[in-house]
Amino acid sequence: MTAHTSPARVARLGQNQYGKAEVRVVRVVRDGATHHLKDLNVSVSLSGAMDDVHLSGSNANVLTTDATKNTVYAFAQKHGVQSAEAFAIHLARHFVTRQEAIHRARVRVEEYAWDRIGPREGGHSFVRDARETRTTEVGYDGTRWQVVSGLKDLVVLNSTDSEFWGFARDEYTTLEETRDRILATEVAARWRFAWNSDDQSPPAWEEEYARVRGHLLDAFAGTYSFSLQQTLYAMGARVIEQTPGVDEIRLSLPNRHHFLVDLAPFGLENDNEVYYAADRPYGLIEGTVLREGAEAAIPVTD
Ligand SMILES: O=c1[nH]c(=O)c2[nH]c(=O)[nH]c2[nH]1
Repeated sequence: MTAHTSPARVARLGQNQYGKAEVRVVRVVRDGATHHLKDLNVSVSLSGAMDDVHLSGSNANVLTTDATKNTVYAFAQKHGVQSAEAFAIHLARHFVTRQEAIHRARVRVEEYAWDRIGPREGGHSFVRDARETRTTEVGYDGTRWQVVSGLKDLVVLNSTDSEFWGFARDEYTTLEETRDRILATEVAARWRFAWNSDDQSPPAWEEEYARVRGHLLDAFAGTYSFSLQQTLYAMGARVIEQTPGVDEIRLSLPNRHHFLVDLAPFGLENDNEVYYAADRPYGLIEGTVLREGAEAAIPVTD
């Protein structure tokens, strides 16, 4: 190399995205004396013609993350929050169609549920329902939509109808076989809708959520289990079979082990009655169930 030759470039900009994370927005609908509440945590990621901001210092293509946050609040007022999915779709469409430099938007929403205190109708008092967190992730590139909705922290337990035996053994295997154990897990599930274009009418997001959640719980409760893997497949297959608008579901099921406590030192029997609920380590059982003919598109890791 001569002194005048510029050195070979060794670095190159790869995938990049930017936006505002965790915009907490609470929307109240005042229907006379009856108030309704939506409580969301919204994260927006934008990508597109963003080489300059990384390479040259020009911010000309940068819609500020501050404006992104403001848009979330303004849209909550202007459009309301019919569902987490509908709200995310509104936002993604806005960013991609209004800013030439933005070619793709990903909007993630977590939704926290509140129950009414007092009569089912009426009132303005709520108690946070700690059951589970609802999630959605909407992707839009100006043409195609991808909506992956889900839930996390849904804790479930079967106190019987679970066995685990006949497993492979090596020199480190000490686990005893069991014909009756507690099966407990904290369900994290993400399901991808077939809907992907404005040419089709979108699913009824709220109803679909309730339906999928119901199928997950029914399949967990109704499956006589020989492993958490088998239960996982049963839960996913139930959703795919019963929800025509869903093409793919991915489940992550930590095995919340419940170990029988040895009470023999105290002269007591323990006939599957007293358990130690361990919090770690835990088995982690994960898998995807697809509609026949559908391609996998939910990322394996998040
Ligand atoms: O349902 C289970 N699946 C496993 O793969 C496993 N491994 C283990 O130790 N316990 C269990 N339980």
